[in-house]
Amino acid sequence: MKKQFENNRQLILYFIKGSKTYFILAILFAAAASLFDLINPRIISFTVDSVIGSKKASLPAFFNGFIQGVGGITYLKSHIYLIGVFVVIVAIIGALFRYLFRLFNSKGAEKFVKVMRDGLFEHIVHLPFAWFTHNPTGDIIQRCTSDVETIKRFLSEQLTQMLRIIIMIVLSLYFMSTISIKMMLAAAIFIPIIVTYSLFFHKRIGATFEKADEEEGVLSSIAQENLTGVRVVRAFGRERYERQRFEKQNTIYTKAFMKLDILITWFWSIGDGISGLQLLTIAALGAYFGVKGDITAGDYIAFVSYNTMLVWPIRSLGRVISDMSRASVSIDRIRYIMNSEEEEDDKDALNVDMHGDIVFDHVSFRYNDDGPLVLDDISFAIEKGTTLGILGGTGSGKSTLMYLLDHLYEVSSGHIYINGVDIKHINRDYLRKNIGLVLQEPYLFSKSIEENIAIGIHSATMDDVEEASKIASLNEAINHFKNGYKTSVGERGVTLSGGQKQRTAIAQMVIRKTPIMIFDDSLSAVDSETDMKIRRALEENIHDATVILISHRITTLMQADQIIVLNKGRIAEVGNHQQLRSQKGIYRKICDIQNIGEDNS
Ligand SMILES: Nc1ncnc2c1ncn2[C@@H]1O[C@H](COP(=O)(O)OP(=O)(O)OP(=O)(O)O)[C@@H](O)[C@H]1O
Repeated sequence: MKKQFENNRQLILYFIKGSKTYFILAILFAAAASLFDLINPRIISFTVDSVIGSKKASLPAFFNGFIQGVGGITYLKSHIYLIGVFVVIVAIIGALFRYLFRLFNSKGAEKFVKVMRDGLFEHIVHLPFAWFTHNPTGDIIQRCTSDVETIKRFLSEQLTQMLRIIIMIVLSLYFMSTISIKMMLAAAIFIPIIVTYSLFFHKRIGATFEKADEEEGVLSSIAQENLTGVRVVRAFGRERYERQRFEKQNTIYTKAFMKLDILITWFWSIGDGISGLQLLTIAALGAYFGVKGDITAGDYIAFVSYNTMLVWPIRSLGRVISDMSRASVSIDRIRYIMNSEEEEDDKDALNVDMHGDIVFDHVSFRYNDDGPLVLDDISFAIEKGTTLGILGGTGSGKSTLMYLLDHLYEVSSGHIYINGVDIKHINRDYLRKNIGLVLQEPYLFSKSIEENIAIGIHSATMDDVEEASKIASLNEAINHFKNGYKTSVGERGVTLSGGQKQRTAIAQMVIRKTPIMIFDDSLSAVDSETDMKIRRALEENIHDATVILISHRITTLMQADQIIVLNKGRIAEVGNHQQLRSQKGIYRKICDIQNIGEDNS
């Protein structure tokens, strides 16, 4: 089993591997920038008190050494512009460090989300088929885009900022304490107040954001369904209904975000109030101590500057805490995907010869543990190289049977064997590569017809593509297209007719020459004549493959070596066409409906 992330910290540490150095550099430059930001108020207080005024300077040793180096205070009094130059130099160095901090911070965040996106995609493609039926596509996309973006914003704007803020608070308080301990304590008292009220909002913002994020997922799903199902929407004139559905969800989503905005507005307004109060308290206290003679005018200016500098990090600390709630919700949502278990093969999974008999041995299956039995005690065998036909009403479990053979789901009970080996012990990738499955509604990529037919087979030549499309009776249609095989298939193949799409999918399978071929109602969109032509071409060209034909059309199935009739998940009849035609059962009834008389056989 792959790594499980018990908490958000583990997930962050997992994805931060490639970007750690960037973040460390960002933090170092943030610390350096903060230090340089805090030097200027000290220079100004020194200038006011000791250069313009006559107070004896009490400066740190390196500062004193520097002043002596440029000619001492007396020299500075007559060359006061030097202090201006020094202030500018300090500001430039501070700005340079800030630039480097932002640069490494952004690089780190971009790298982090790239690794996260890659990791997510890699994980998602290995998730079991069943996972996708439980998780709407729109919601998955929203988690991989919007939630990843929230995390990126948090990392690039907040996480390193938080460390910068802490550094700034510690340094500001230290510089303040060198001026007046009492005033420093008065300024510091506001820090726990702001942190406490931020934590108070943290939970509420988190819960509201989670709700808003979920609503966004539902909205994305509706949009995604409508875009991919645009034909159905138009065909059934469902535009109005779908628009209303979208508008309703959009209203819910907007309300959820408005609630969040109101909460954030309250959070900021209260924060602004507390910060204003702090500034006022320090300005008043400073004036009081100044009048009393406890601090000088220079100290007062410096202190007020430090306090202004302190207000920003304290306010940001509040913001980081509130944003942390949003980010942790997003991380949680991504953790859900990363903790979903991938399909995993046995360590000693086999690559058996797939040119062998297929046996279903008392197979039963239900999609959900508490759901109904979709397949009930199915047993049959297909001899290698023969053709099996499957007939059955809608919902009788025909497709499910094939999904089980392709190991897309685990059987609930029983076994499926290929060449004597339970498919549980066959390497999934290998198994699926060797089973060609053409679905009734094939999926084509928005590439050219040629690329779609040869998809995944790098060695395929144009001759191979043409040969496959001939067998699939597709070549004539393609030759009528202006760009031939280079014709681009629109997204999901909407520029092709249903029959052309099905035949493209058949060509896709034929070119692979898989030992097992399944046609799941995949000739339904072609006329009976083309259906026959394709089957004949397949018979002539694919000699040793085991073929499974699922169809509602007796003419498609009647040549099969063996036919099973499925009814409500159970095998109702087995035999060849003649045998089944002569029994008074479902098969015969369908033959009669489709006007298949004895002489057709
Ligand atoms: N992902 C799923 N979750 C739960 N039930 C499902 C799922 N997919 C199919 N079913 C149910 O399983 C039963 C068999 O479905 P299946 O698609 O295998 O039938 P089918 O014989 O291929 O039908 P059709 O001829 O209409 O394609 C149906 O009752 C269907 O509702």
